[in-house]
Amino acid sequence: AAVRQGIVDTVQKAVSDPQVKSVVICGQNGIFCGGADIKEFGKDISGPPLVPVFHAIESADKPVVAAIEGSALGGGLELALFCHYRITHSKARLGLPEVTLGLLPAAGGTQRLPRLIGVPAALDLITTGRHVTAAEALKLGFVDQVIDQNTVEAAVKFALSVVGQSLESRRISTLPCPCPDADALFEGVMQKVRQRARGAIAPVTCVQAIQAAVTLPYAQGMQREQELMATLFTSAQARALQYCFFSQRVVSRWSMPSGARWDTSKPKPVTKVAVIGLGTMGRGITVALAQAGLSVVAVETEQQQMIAGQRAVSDMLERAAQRRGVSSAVYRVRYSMKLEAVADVQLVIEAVFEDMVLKEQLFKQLSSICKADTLLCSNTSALDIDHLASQTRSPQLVVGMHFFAPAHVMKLLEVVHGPRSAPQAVATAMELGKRIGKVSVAVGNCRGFVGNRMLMPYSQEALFLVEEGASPEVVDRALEEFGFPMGFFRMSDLSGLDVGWRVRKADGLVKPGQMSRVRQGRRYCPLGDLLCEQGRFELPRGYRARQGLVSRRIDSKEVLERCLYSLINEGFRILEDGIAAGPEDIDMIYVFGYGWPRHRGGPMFYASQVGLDRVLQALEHYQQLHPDVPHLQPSRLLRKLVSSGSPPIHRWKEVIKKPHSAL
Ligand SMILES: CC(C)(COP(=O)(O)OP(=O)(O)OC[C@H]1O[C@@H](n2cnc3c(N)ncnc32)[C@H](O)[C@@H]1OP(=O)(O)O)[C@@H](O)C(=O)NCCC(=O)NCCSC(=O)C[C@@H](O)CCCCCCCCCCCCC(=O)O
Repeated sequence: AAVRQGIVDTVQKAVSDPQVKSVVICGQNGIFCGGADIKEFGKDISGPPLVPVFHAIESADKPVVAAIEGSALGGGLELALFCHYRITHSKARLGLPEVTLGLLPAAGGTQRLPRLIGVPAALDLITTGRHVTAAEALKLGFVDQVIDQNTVEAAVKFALSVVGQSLESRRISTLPCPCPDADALFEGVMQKVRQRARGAIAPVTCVQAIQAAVTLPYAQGMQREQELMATLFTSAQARALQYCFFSQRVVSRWSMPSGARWDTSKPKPVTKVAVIGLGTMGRGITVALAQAGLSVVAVETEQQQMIAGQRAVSDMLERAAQRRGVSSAVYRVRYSMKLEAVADVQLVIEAVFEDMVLKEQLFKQLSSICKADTLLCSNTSALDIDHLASQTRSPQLVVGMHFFAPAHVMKLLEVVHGPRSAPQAVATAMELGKRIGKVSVAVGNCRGFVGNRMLMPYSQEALFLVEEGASPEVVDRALEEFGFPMGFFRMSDLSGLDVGWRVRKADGLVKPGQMSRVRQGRRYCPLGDLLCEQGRFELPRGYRARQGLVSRRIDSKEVLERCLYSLINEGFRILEDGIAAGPEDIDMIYVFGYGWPRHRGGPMFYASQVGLDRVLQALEHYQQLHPDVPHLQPSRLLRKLVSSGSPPIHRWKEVIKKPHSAL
């Protein structure tokens, strides 16, 4: 509000003062403007509206120049689009990211950008919200000059040089918005956007707003933009997406149950990293590290795997370099078939097969080969980090770095600390994650950590639903309509049914050829095992007949409630156990690692929106129907939150208060 008031007052003064011949608008401390303060959006917005004063800028009879350094995003770029000229530093980033916050650019962005750069380019920028470099902005035509020198000085010089020149062609509101074949263009774009949006409403609304720029005169288009913004502004999706924006920043401020924190733990500098194992995960991790400028020693002891791995890594690095127009990072990777090659690195990431005996042995070897202060990290997806640490001479230097496939693409990294992990080890792994572009979340050590632990009840419910009569397609469709890119069964097919099978075997749950539906004292569905044993796909019908199970019709409401609420229930247990520091950590893990639709804010945020009492009631209902399924038993924390009046998510920590941490 204060900034808006400042802009209004200063612009009015500058425009009306006859001594002022031209005007430059700049930001402070090298940053033009990041747009609206979205913290204001949840409250009553005070202060003056901007659009009228923006129009006063455009209609001024003296040149107004935007000097863009750092960022011009959202309302910041919209302000610049009302200026007559835009002078931009080469390092600046520009964009209209409102769509990522569940909104649309409502200070004229949807009406002005298409007039300036054409409808197709504006559709791309506004519906994706992507940031562009100054060079791309120049190419697209929405900045006038890109410079490397002092931007404000250059803008002042320029503003003085154009005093007295006609400004008619510089007023974007007066430009036409031509769009040949508009119907076909918008139909095609709408289809594409709907597909990509997976139920998100903002991208579709952005398209409608841009369509108004083509079909309506400017003033009416601006009116339509406001109306469409009003439909988004208070939507649940906007709240969810803005929660995600802040949560992404909250998780970087990690803490451990011991009290160690991000701001008191200094990471160790890391320049040289070893990756052990060149399977799918090891290859992706190697690529991610090399692309971030680190030297990598990639070790693979099996010759065929080494040849295939080396080729795959080089191909990925070459392709990425071509795509980005930079030189390839292939030279940063050195390959070896000997473990001794890791002797001089500062950090090792083990990415061998998910087998505890193999990993134990490897950690023992690494502990004797590496320098005394080398950090040893395991890319395990579920195994006990503390047990691995106990194989080494410095257990405090062992942490988990759980990557998600494909590791060079997926944004999530779970950094797993055991009870003995040193704060510096966690800080170093978190910092490395940040450096390679990951959203890193620090979590405690337990079976499956946060993400996979919550996935267990979810996947069991999906199978139980098939036992009871749902087809895999019905389950997947409900989950995909909710917004997951893939339902449980499609995801299992893609990641390989044998992955979970191997884990269940190691847990002693698999009994080849046996059909018993109770294992280790609880309900169990052996369908997945049978599929793997027989290599068959049309299994459920025959299986139900043999088990004497009577099919019933299952609707998508039940699919969602059973799969999602059991996953959420496990999330509450994780919070209770102190394995995750807060609901934001769980939510970011699900959004960035498991395809949870961002516009639903993550599972814990979703629970808060559905209503904790409703989630509790549903769990109680299903638990009564399925008393042999322990994960449907509502967690203590969920009950406690409901009996505390279901506080908003940012106040859950007050109810959790003393996490009785297992760590
Ligand atoms: C700006 C960045 C690029 C900076 O990145 P950097 O890495 O340097 O720093 P951080 O990301 O760590 O951020 C530092 C710090 O700042 C906080 N922060 C950043 N951006 C914002 C923001 N926009 N609002 C609030 N706070 C912000 C961040 O959280 C960090 O603090 P923390 O304590 O968490 O560490 C980068 O931050 C970035 O990309 N930011 C987001 C930029 C963005 O998305 N901008 C768009 C904002 S939305 C907008 O601009 C809307 C406009 O179109 C204006 C529309 C006009 C509104 C009119 C309202 C009409 C209402 C009609 C409805 C009527 C309803 C009815 O009828 O009822």
